[in-house]
Amino acid sequence: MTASAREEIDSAIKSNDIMLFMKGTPQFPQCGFSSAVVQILDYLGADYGSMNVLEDQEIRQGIKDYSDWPTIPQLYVKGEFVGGCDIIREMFEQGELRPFLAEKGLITAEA
Ligand SMILES: N[C@@H](CCC(=O)N[C@@H](CS)C(=O)NCC(=O)O)C(=O)O
Repeated sequence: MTASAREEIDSAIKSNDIMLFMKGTPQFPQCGFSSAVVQILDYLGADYGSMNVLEDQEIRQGIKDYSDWPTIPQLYVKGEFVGGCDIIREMFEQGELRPFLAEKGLITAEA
């Protein structure tokens, strides 16, 4: 990973309590997996930062190296890698995602 990619990723993760590395933007996701995570975060009323990895191949590869995770999307919460689409969807469906984010003061505990 290039030093500039690492710096950009570090900075995005540090400055956003919830940070989503995705394909496309929340308004215009360009992959169904990214879209699914956006829909879940929006449903929960989460405030999150996002980065479109399709705009920068160094970030697209860099985030995989950074997290040691082979795919996009990738969700970070308070500096910790939480997972990709399958993990986020599973946490949501099991009713675990709202309390996970609420305990960190990032969303309300109730809808
Ligand atoms: N099972 C994955 C699905 C995501 C996925 O397979 N992403 C692929 C296709 S969008 C990917 O990022 N491939 C590498 C790449 O496009 O750089 C998850 O839980 O997030």
